[in-house]
Amino acid sequence: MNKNITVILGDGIGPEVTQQSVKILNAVADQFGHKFTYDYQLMGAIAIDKTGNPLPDETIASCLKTDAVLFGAIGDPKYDNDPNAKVRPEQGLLKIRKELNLFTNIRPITIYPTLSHLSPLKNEKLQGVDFLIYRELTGGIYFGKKSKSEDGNSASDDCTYSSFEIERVAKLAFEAAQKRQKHLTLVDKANVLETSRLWRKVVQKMAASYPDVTVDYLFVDNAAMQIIINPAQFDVVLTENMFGDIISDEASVLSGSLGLLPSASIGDKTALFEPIHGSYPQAAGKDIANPLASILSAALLLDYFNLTEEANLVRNAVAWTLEKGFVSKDIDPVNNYSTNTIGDLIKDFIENKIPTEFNKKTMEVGKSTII
Ligand SMILES: NC(=O)C1=CN([C@@H]2O[C@H](COP(=O)(O)OP(=O)(O)OC[C@H]3O[C@@H](n4cnc5c(N)ncnc54)[C@H](O)[C@@H]3O)[C@@H](O)[C@H]2O)C=CC1
Ligand SMILES: CC(C)CC(=O)C(=O)O
Ligand SMILES: [Mg+2]
Repeated sequence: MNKNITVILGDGIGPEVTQQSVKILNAVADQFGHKFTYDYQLMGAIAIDKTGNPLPDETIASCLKTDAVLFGAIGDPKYDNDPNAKVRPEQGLLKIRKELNLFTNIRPITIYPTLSHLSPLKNEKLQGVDFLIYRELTGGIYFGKKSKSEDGNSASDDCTYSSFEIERVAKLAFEAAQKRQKHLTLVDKANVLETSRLWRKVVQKMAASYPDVTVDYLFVDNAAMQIIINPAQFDVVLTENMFGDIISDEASVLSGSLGLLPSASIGDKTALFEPIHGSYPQAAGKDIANPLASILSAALLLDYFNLTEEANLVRNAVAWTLEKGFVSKDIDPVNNYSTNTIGDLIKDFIENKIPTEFNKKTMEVGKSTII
């Protein structure tokens, strides 16, 4: 299979973790006889530094004509700490999501038994935890009109949703639930927010077309607690943009690290694959960041190309590193391996260079989420 992939390394740890994913994609291509061609493009603080624009036109053009986008992360403290900055790295990310109409962000929450000691939950509470967060990605408060008063003493961000925007992401979430445990939980704040009441109305109406799916409704404050005290109750969680952003970082503590969770963003143009974490500037250039969220995002990209065997091999390789203790500092602060070494070990595993008794049981993590 010949495929073009636009690669956006971005800022902070973005380059070092994404380079591991490219290494893995190349190993997969060699093993299975595929050809992946990469087009490297700029976005974020690095793009501002080089061009003055967080999302240059060339990046948009490449993303629109490619087969998939692999993205690292953007963000830099020099902008985070300047409330008056005129231009920000995050504007690039929000804009590419709009340009590609990436209205659905799928975030699989996976538990690795070998990491259960990192979870705040006891083992029995982690049994059966495996859920997907379907986060709406191109609407809501992140895209609303912003304003600041002249004296700088008040500010506002509008939150708007249309039925259409809710329906299209909800449809994908219902379909995912049909393929899984047939349970969908809508997370909202319908006791307070008008937009959330619209989400409930639309989802209640759609539920009639999916009689095999049980639908629950949870207020986001309660959901934030339920994710920690009883996460096994979730199968597919559907929610708006900001709530999904927050509860998915929260859910990562169940897995053991934010550095473990991948995501797929899909719409009606090119799909984009990225870790759920940000640019973790404190670790930039130190070769200590966990590359697994990025590598597992590359596995979702392979799923998207219908390369299921290849994607499962990558997930097996990841599970193998965790089982053998080839882990980064966030997983084991004492005995750990560098970002680059973990990438090399996963590459070796894919290339069958590691003699191992490791049980190559297929892990279908995320498999049915995007195809
Ligand atoms: N998709 C994106 O590009 C995102 C960008 N950001 C940006 O990233 C910058 C930093 O934001 P933060 O709030 O600190 O979030 P962050 O996700 O970059 O890091 C939060 C914490 O999570 C842990 N962590 C994250 N990724 C890790 C990895 N691969 N390996 C090990 N540990 C990891 C670290 O303890 C880190 O301090 C900001 O400029 C923010 O705007 C934040 C979230 C998403
Ligand atoms: C620019 C932010 C919305 C990025 C983020 O936190 C995310 O998408 O998870
Ligand atoms: Mg986030």
